Amino acid sequence: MIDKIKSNWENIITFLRDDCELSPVSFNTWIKPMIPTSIEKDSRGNFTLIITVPSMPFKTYVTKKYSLYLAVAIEEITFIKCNVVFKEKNEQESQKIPKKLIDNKRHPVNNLKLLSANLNPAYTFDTFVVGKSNDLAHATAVAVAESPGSQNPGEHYNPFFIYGGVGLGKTHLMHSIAHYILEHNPDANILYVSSEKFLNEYIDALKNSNLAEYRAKYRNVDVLLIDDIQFIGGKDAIQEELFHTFNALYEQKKQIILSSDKPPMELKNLEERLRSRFAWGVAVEIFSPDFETRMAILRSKEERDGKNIDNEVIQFIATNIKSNIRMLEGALNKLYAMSRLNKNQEIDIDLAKSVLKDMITPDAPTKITSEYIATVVADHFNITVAELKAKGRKEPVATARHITVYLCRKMTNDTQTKIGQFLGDRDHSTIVNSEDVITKRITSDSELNQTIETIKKKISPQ
Ligand SMILES: Nc1ncnc2c1ncn2[C@@H]1O[C@H](COP(=O)(O)OP(=O)(O)OP(=O)(O)O)[C@@H](O)[C@H]1O
Repeated sequence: MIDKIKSNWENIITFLRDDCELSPVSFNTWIKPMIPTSIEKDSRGNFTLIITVPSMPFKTYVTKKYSLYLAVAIEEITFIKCNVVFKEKNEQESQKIPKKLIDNKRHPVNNLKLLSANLNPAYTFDTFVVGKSNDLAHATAVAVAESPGSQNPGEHYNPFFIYGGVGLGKTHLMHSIAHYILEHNPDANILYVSSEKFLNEYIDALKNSNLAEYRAKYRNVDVLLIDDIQFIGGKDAIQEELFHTFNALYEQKKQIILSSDKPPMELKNLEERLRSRFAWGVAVEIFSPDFETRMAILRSKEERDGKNIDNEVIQFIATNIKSNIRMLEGALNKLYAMSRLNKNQEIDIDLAKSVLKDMITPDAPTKITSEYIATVVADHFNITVAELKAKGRKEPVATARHITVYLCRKMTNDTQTKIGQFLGDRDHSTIVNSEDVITKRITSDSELNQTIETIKKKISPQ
């Protein structure tokens, strides 16, 4: 029976992919790594298929998300009716390892090592709060940390690409991976840099004729982490340098971890050969945190800071600061500072309201309007709403305009005439055409599909 499932596995997962309309990224990240392993029969004659997956967080995620669909796909393709249970690879391996050894696997990392790798000691998995907005990114980060550089089928996380808005935890997650690797392999040679530093050191190296030293530094590491990679967009020489650095590391099976505000294929200022390489591994997005995650982050920070803040105050902050975790933390720090200044004044709701009033942004509109959609699309493409409304068909404005029309039609009740008036007095047929262009392309162009999904989530995060 297991042989039948194994021999039909490609067909099963293809069925699942189509049935669940999975994006290539989700398919490669979550489905490809699954290995059908064995089948068990219980006393009532029911069958359970055991599927091996790379890690514990992975198991938690796929159990919730795919076990039922997978059972359906197996029955459709093989006519075998079974439950699906996932087992992490390490669970099986760890059963063979004496407990003492497991406990000893984590080594404290010495501060010099942290300093030379440019790591923030506070940014670890232990301090990273996991919620709906970041569980995928977190689970993948753990999988990368457990098998850095692996290019085995099913564990292909190289490069690992994290993207999302400002202050949502990309840097924290990158550092967490690096900490984890060092804790399990203290000799690993790890280097974290901002893309700005990577660029500035390159310019210095050029000026001082020591490119060889620069290259030796970046090409002889086990793990290279470059933050905010979007900033090298439009800068040709450093892109060329990064291309060769990437190839050198990739060929040696060294792990590359990158972050950016957009997914690889949307980094339009980047050379195509870099963009496509960035998409070779896994790309995951971090979203704005939902209310529960915001509360948990504030509680976790408060605890680490040794404070005990009133629940009403924590709720007030979590309700009013929504889109940026750095700002959430900033709000608490501002309250601490104000309390200290006023002779340790109690932090209550009145103090919170008066101190934080400048940080509180007006709510995103509860009703989604065409104006709001245009603002989000323009922001996503780094253009202005005025450009969307203006004449002219230059890219990326033309695509952004088509997407705006498409989303206005999908997410509001506005008529084509009304959308046309709003978008620079365009006539009805132009708007119909824009909507058609996207409707046709979206089924065959997965990159466009992903862009639209990302923008939709920005418009309506929860
Ligand atoms: N899930 C989380 N749990 C706990 N703290 C978090 C979490 N996400 C972010 N933070 C904290 O929020 C702050 C901002 O996070 P970070 O610098 O990692 O964001 P970023 O996405 O890299 O931002 P930028 O785009 O500006 O580089 C940090 O202090 C980080 O520790």
